[in-house]
This record gives sequence, structure tokens and C-alpha cells, in this order.
Amino acid sequence: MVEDVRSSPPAAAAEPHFLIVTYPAQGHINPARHLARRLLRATGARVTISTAVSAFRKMFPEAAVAGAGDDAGEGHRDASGVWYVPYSDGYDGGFDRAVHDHTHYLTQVKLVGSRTLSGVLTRLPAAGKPVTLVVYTLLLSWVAGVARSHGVPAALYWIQPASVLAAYLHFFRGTGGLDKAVAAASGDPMAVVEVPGLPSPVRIRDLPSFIVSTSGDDPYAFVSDMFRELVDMLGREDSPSVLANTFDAMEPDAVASLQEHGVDLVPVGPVLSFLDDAPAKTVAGNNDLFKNDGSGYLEWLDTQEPASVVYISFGSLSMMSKRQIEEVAMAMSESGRPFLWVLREDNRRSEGGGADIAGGERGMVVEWCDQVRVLSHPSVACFVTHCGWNSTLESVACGVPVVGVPQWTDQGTNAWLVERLGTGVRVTVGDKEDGGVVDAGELRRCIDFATSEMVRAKATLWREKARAAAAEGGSSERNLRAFVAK
Ligand SMILES: O=c1ccn([C@@H]2O[C@H](COP(=O)(O)OP(=O)(O)O[C@H]3O[C@H](CO)[C@@H](O)[C@H](O)[C@H]3O)[C@@H](O)[C@H]2O)c(=O)[nH]1
Repeated sequence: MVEDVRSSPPAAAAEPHFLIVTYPAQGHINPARHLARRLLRATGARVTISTAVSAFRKMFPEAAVAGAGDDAGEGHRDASGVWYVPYSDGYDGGFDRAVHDHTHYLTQVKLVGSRTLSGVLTRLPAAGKPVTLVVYTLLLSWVAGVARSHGVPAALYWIQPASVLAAYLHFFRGTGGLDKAVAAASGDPMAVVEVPGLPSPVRIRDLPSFIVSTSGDDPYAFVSDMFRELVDMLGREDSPSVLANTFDAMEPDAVASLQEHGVDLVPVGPVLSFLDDAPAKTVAGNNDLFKNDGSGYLEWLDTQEPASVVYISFGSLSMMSKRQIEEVAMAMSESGRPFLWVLREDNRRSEGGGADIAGGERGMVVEWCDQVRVLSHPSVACFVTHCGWNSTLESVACGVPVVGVPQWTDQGTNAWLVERLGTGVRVTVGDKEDGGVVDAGELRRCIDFATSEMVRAKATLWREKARAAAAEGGSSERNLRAFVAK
């Protein structure tokens, strides 16, 4: 065919540019940063993270002072080559849980965030960097609409296990009568329910807390509504692809169940950039929302026997009650094991007694550490954790057995998964009148079990499986490549 030389040449396809939008919490920012680095490494494309102004200022105080996050700027580039352009959520001075109302926050972030993120999506093409794909994390479903209004496709990045998404999906759709079974259990944590596609037994305590709460005045009922909206969206024709921070071998049943029920689930995990880079270059610990305690604890770990230290941390949001702090301290003192304990400053402040906790001869108490470097340290024997999904995946990828002390949201399901893998054990909690405290004896029993040969062998096995999935040619790496090539 003879070409019509008068017609204009086809417009050159825009260079790929991924914009990852995330909620301003550490447990959401970390997986976003890991994904950004994986995408950068896999494609060489430009990758930009957009989180709220308040988080951006904490992460990059000098860049923020220099105006890198302002409307006119192109943003800020971190040491790994990832760009940052913040959006305003209406709380540029920071959101204080003690003062502000959470329900109001999510309404506000949708209202203000839609406008300011739209500004980001206008500014980037104006600077010659048009966005070709928007990826957004939890609680930000409105981002898909903003992307659509700019003609940009969007994908959800599910930063919890596939089993949690499957539980939400089947509960809100009522598949197999899950909604009725949950209601019939009347909050009995040990009641067994059938979750379509998930291996039995699943108990009420293993389901996400937002769907099993029986309290009429649950202050977090609005979060359940958000997950219901998400499930509604997953049923529509324009349903987004869902990149999931999990891998096939870890949750084959949940992945299959979601795919069978029409969710375009793409397992790409564990998305952890330390699997690609040297540990010294990990994301965690640098530019966190919390102030790292220097490196004294790493040097201290160097002085400890191999596989001897108990690492204790409840993530970035959970609070340990004063009673719980005392029980952990007692467990450590009675066990005679060395320990490294993260007790955040906000937790110490709210639970006055905790402020007096010190490590003594055998332990160290810090306010914040580079967790991935700690878990990668040969002297660490086990991890007492609240089972946030990032901590859980990090423990699996580092081969560190877990003692799970789940509190709410996805953590019960994550602990259930850990027990299924055999890489750890979940504690038995005291009754509700007791404030759900785990006593020192139970903690010691679980630490003894988690450090047994049997559990350590399983942890080593799953470390290899996790690394194989993420390595070149592994299931997750292939999935991510195929996804970006689409
Ligand atoms: O001293 C510390 C303590 C934690 N971390 C890091 O902080 C992150 C914490 O994330 P996670 O373990 O998921 O806990 P949360 O911060 O509690 O995360 C929230 O978000 C997660 C993702 O949605 C959920 O799975 C959790 O239940 C929810 O509480 C991890 O990457 C840790 O490596 C550090 O670097 N240093």
C-alpha cells in the first residue's frame, strides 16, 4: 500500500511514566516505595510516588523546605531515582489521631485529594512528563476516577494478602452464605466459617476485623463501607486490574478464588526492594515517617550469638497497652533471651508506664529501626509482631519465624496464613475483660515454639519460595513484566 504522505505521522507513544498514589501511613508508603523501585528496575521508566504533603515533609524535610513539593516544582528525586510529587489531603500540618476525627479524614481526603491530585496529573504533562498509568493503594478508590478524568488508566495495588481480599469479596457478595455465617457466629472468635476458596478451617478471629465487628457503635464502621465500595467496583465492567503484594505459591487458593470470581488479580509479590539491592540500600529506615534510632542497635546485634535475639515490634500504628508492655517486659526478663524492642515514642507517651521500659543487660529498646536490616541480621531468632502485612512478608522473605499478636484489620488473617505456612504461631489472648492482653507465660511458650527446629526449617523453606517468586523468571517477576508490557 502506498502511504499517504500528506497525512500527519502517528503521535509518538508517550514514554511510560508510573504514578503511584498512596495513603500517608508507613504501612502503605513502604509497599509503594518498594513497588516503585521494582518498576524502575524492571522497565527503566520514570516512576513517581504521590503521598500527602504532611508525609512528604517528614520524609524529605530539606527538599520540602526548598519547595520541591510545591505546585510549581517538578518534585523531588530520592537516592534510588524515584520521584515524589505530593498531593494535599487537607491536613498539610499532619493528621493527629488524638485530635482529628478519622471518619472526617477519609471524607476530606477524597474531597481535597481529588482536586489536588488532579492538579498533579495536570502539572506532570505540562512539565513534559505525562503519566501513562496510575497505581493506587488502599482506601483511595476515588483515585481511579481522577485518573479516568485525565484519560489515564488506573490499577489498584492491594497491599494486604489475597486471602483478605477474598474474605471481603465473598462477605460483601454473600458468596456461599459467608455473610450469614458471620452473623450467626455472633462474634465468637473460635466459630468456624466456610470462606469460598480458602482452605479450612477459618475461624471468625481469622477474618478481617472490619467484617466481624459486632459492636453497634464501632468507630471504624466507615472502613467496612469503603471495602464494600471496593468490592462493588471489582464487580463492574470497568473494574481495575489488581496488583497484589503476594505470590502464587503462598496463597494459591485465594488467588484462584478471586480470579474465578472475575477479579483481574496479578500477584507480583513479595514486593521488597531489598531482594534486588544490597541490604545497605534498603528503602526502610531511610526517609521514614519516624525518626530512626541511629545504628547502635545494629552494632549491638553484631555482638549477639547467631539466632538468639527476639525482635519485638508492632508496626507503625498499633499501640501496646501499659499492661501489655509489662507482660512483654516480664516475658523477656523470665526467658533470659536477648531482645530488641521497638516501642514508638507515641506509644510511650500514651501509655506513661511504658516510658520507663529499658533493655537492661540483655536487651535494647528503640523508638524506630530499619526493620529489614534487623530481620536480615543473623543474630535474630524470631519476630514478635502484630502481623501487619509488610512485617509478615518481610519476615517470610528473611526466613525469620514469627510469634503473631494480631490486633485488628487484616492482622488476624495474616496470622492465620503464618500458621498455615508453618512459619510461626499465633498467641492465645486473654479474655475481653482482660483487655485482650497476652500474658508473659503465653509469650514465652510461643517464643519457644517459634524458635524450634521445625518452625525454623519452615521459615527457611518459605524464604526460598518467596525469593524464587520475586527473582528473575519467578512467577511474580513474570507477572509484573507482563502487566507493564500490556
Ligand atoms: O521500627 C520499625 C517498625 C516498622 N518498620 C517498617 O514499617 C512497616 C510497617 O508495616 P506493617 O507491618 O504492615 O504494619 P502497620 O504499619 O501497622 O501497617 C498497616 O498497614 C498494613 C498494610 O495495609 C496492614 O497490613 C496493617 O495491618 C496496618 O496496621 C514495615 O515495612 C516495617 O519494616 C520499620 O522500618 N521500623
